[in-house]
Amino acid sequence: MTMAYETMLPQALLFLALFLSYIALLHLAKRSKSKEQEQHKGRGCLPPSPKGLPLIGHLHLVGFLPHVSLRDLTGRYSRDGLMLVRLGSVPTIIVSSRHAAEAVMRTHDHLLASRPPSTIAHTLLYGSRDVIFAAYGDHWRRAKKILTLHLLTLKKVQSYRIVREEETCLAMTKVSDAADVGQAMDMSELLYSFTFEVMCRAVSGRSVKLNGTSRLFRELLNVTETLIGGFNAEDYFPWLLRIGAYRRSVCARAEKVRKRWDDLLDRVMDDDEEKLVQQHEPDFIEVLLSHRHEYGFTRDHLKALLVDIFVAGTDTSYIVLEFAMVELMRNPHVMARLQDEVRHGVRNSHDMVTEDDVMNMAYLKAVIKETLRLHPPAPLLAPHYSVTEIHIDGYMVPAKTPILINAWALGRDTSAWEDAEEFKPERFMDTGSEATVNFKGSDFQFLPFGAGRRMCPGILFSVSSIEIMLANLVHRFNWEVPTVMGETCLNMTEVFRLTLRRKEKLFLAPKMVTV
Ligand code: HEM
Repeated sequence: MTMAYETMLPQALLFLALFLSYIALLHLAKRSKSKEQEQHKGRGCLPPSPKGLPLIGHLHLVGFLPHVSLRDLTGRYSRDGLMLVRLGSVPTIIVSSRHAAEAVMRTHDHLLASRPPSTIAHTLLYGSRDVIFAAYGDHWRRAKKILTLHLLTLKKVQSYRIVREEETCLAMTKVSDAADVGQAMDMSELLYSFTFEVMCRAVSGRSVKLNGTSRLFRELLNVTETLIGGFNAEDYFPWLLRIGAYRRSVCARAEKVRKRWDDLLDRVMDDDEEKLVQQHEPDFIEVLLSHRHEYGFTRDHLKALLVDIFVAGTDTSYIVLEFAMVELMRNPHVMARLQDEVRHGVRNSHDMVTEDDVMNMAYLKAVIKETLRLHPPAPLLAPHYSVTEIHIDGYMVPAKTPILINAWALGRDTSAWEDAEEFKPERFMDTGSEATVNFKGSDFQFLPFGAGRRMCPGILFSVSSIEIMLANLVHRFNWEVPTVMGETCLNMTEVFRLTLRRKEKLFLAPKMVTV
């Protein structure tokens, strides 16, 4: 008995302390809310908001899959898809309806097209001298122009056709080898290597497989994603940066990674500078070097652009390819229809599918669209930021407020899509319910690449790689999910960092078929 009291007493004290803290927090929350309302009196009301806690605001409601929790919260607290949450001490607008997305990315785009400041990105990207994290303004305009006018044009993307076809062919050799020995293969590795190699060859004109930099590039991409996409307390509590020691430690972490990028990109750029005099189709680095003075860019600016291209362009395309294969395995009737289209659409059936063949494959394109609808690699896009106060449907969005557009929620909105949770590529076919809907930024229920000024410039580049690879994967192979203890299982658990991906690697077993 005595023992029981002895162990219960500290617990009771702890409970009392927690209870008292809770009462104090509620009181503080009430005060901070009325203070916020007071500040905005006469300027229109803020969008609706769930009950938050002092200090952390709504952080505790967000969790590890923010696109899911924010969709659910918006459904509960807002009627028009606009909600305000406080992430730590930072008020943030959440957009989850087609109408609100259009207001943000079309009607008020010019005032909401900036990015929230980030100390990590600022240090890592040479003072945010890239495109993705650059504030809306002159530098961003010039940097985006160089990408859209010189690097990612239709002509330039077409010039990399040979790279895509060669890399697809190499990947198919690996698949054939696995089929020959009847082994399941690590599809995540196969698909990541493919998108990464295509990117490396487009950027530097050569494969990095052989010269040993491949591992370093991949490691740096991983470290960069963890650094930018991880939990950085100063993004939610910016006042922490006023503490000198804290600020220094944040900058030191980012500087360490930047120095590693610096060494690597210097080496790659030096090699490329020597090539400038030779006659051949110039790679990204050569194009950037040759236009550098016209755009007023330093060598550091070019390095920031290159980091962007690797970070934005590699993972995203790989994620789409992996989810496309997963959905095809989960929906055998879709796989069968796709295989039928591809196998009948190839001019020389014994060879690889070429980019000419792919052009006429409507169902393949529909499968890719459907994958992007259900699994946008950047479910919250990249955060937008208001440069001035604006009003949407009577709600005020104060100046300097981050805005998250929930593209994942838009793609699954039951008021915009029939059977929203189902994988049905048919919806995008000529006779389908969404035949005219596209991801080019004018259909605000479908925004995997964003819309407006900040829209992704890499659509053509990524889609052409995804199409050729996916078509070849289903052309001469049937696929099976390996069994674990007699059961087939495709784990759909996801992890959110900078992008949203499957937690577990995808293993599939190929079987060669004669077509
Ligand atoms: C399936 C592949 C891809 C997806 C789903 C994707 C998605 C996105 C998204 C959602 C944004 C942010 C849009 C916004 O803020 O509203 C973005 C921005 C960007 N993407 Fe992509 N992307 C892909 C491939 C690529 C590729 C291949 C490249 C380059 C080669 C690229 C370069 C960029 C750049 C530079 C930006 C920043 C644009 C700006 O801030 O103005 N992306 N992308």
